[in-house]
Amino acid sequence: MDARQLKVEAARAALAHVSDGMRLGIGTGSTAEEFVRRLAEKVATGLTIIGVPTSERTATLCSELGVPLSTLEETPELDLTIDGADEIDPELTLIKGGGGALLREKIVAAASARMIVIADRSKMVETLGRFPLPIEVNPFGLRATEIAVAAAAGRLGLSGPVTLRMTGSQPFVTDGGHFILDASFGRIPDTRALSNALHAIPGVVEHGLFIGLASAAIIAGDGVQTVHAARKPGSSTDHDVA
Ligand SMILES: O=C[C@H](O)[C@H](O)[C@H](O)COP(=O)(O)O
Repeated sequence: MDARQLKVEAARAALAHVSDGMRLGIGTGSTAEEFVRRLAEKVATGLTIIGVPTSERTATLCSELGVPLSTLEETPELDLTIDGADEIDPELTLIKGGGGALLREKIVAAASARMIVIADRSKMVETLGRFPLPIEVNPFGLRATEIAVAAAAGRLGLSGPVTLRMTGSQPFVTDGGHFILDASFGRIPDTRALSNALHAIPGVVEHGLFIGLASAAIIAGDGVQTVHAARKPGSSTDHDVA
């Protein structure tokens, strides 16, 4: 089975968790798009849900396919979010933001009672960090923020290139009007410490570490497997104050 077929398998399995009347957060990326396509088929045959998209790209696809949409202003509490990820560790801590949608994705996931991640098995890792960590930053003071990010990482023993994401010759701009720094720190043994350190930098709007947000992951490989978070008792999310 090729990578796209695995994404389709995971997306299809996620549909089993969607029921009539649900308020649904809808993720961004190639795997989430496969979910939107399957969801649209169900909606066409009578499933009633209301979706809150995590990006303009997802909103456009939902509109094209007839998936009814709302906003977090109208529907601030959601039952379930289905989204992809760039990396997933055994505690279901994630790296997200490869498509630049991490800020809205995190806001939507945090407004949801549950988040289910859908992915092919290539996304599962023992320790996060092979995929560069996307960090969404305010364009104001970009160079100062880059230096602060590198310094904060250095205090945690992390180092590596921090590069501004580009689209052609221009910086990539997120739906929120921000830039993305991609931080190639390698293995991140303490995601909580890095999360706190990045949140303490004023120019950092949000980062792509999702800690304590995903309750399950549907992983397609040799068959489809549902992985539940192996969370330590009393552990917190990246929205808790350190
Ligand atoms: O910003 C994008 C999102 O976090 C995506 O969910 C993530 O990059 C995974 O995308 P894909 O399913 O295309 O690998």
